[in-house]
Amino acid sequence: MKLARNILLVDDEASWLRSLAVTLNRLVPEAEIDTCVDSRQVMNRLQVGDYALVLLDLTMPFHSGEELLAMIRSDFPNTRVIIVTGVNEVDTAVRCIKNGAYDYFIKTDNVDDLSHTVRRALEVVGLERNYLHIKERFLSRTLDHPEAFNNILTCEPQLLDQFRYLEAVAFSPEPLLIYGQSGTGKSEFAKSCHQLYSPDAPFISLNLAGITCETFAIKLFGQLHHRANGEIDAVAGYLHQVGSGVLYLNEIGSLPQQAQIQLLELLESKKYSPIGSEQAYPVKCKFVVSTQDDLLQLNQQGTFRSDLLYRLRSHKIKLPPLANRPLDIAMLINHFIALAAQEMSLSAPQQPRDLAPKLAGYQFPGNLHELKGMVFDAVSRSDGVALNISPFMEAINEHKSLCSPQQDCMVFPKQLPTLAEINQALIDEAMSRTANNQTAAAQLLGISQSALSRRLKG
Ligand SMILES: Nc1ncnc2c1ncn2[C@@H]1O[C@H](COP(=O)(O)OP(=O)(O)OP(=O)(O)O)[C@@H](O)[C@H]1O
Repeated sequence: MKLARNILLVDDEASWLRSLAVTLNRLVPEAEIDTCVDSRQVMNRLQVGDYALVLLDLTMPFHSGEELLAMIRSDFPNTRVIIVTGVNEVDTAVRCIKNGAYDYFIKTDNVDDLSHTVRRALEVVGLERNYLHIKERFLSRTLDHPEAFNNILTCEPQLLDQFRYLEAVAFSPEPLLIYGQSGTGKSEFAKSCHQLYSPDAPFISLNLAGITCETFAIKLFGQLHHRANGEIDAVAGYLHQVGSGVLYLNEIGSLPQQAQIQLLELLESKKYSPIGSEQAYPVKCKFVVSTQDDLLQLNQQGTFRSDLLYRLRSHKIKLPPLANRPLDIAMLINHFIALAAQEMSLSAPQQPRDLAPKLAGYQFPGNLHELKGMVFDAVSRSDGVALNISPFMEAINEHKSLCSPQQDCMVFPKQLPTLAEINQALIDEAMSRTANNQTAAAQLLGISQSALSRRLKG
């Protein structure tokens, strides 16, 4: 179930039907419009096509509009009906609304008003359908499409919950917002959303870090160049290329303010025009956006618009840092070993049993990017039997050595000192910190003053 956009126009006057279809195609380009001149066929058509909305005439041979309204409301409660008729009678209008019509229009009414109502009704049906779908999916403990998550290895319950959530909201026409530090798997989740939403349509990704407003507009909308000889060069934008697929906008927090307005307008109107053109095209894709930043904080600092923030965060997923996924480390190391061995055409070395526990306290500031890099390095240095763990230890020590002294981390040089050397270094440090006061230095070292004195003499 995706964006609700299918409309059935019902009227026994074929010429009116044609002109209404043309008008609505122009004013509500995102809608997909079918027509039906025979009132006897309406219920069959609804049975086979998933219509969000029916625009219904009242006076027709065989079944009147009022009869059909009652049947549609009873058999297809998720389909809305708008009456569009020549009958200008208040009583009839009131009766139709009471019997469940979404709205009532006279054929001579302004078509702009009708098109606004049609768009609003489509939104209402879309929201209702989404809500039902999300509720159903989220209450289920199993996944309908586990294959969509094949590239995301995890046994962490918090991430498995996110799978179920993504499956529930992937079909919603609202955007999906993914929060997470760099390397926590945001783009993998965006690809899973694509697998669920429209695996046969394109997946296009755009990184917004450092993008200008002009580049954003050209990339998304495309551009028409009018040449001096009158010819036109058209450059298709991502919205055209992606069609009904998924457009993944990474680093949304970096989007310049003016471009934020353009994106908001796009999400609201679901229409766009290429630069240099007046022609409006419907937006059919699903937007997935991601960020490492706290958008609420950016909003409080005045760099991210509230209206866009609220529009973007109707469905959101927060991915935990790798350091908070201890159950996954060993499995991910094995996965990356296999990948690295395949890429380098080497035989896959064995992961030492004590490697994952050794990494347990490590913070992985680069998350999976970092773990993957370490494993690739380790595989390239291995003999094909046991994994060489020195890249892990080096990375851990390197990171520790970057810690500032006030973070109180103990840093060992690459070549470990002997115990005697460490003893001497500790005594020297304690004496220096206490200005050679042996009693205070002994206290720092946790030994008696006489013991310290003996060591100093020895
Ligand atoms: N659960 C996972 N299982 C296996 N591989 C994963 C998993 N999560 C991420 N990866 C891999 O780790 C790397 C980093 O993941 P990804 O690019 O999705 O992170 P990201 O959060 O989008 O990063 P960035 O913010 O830098 O764009 C990729 O090579 C990805 O394929």
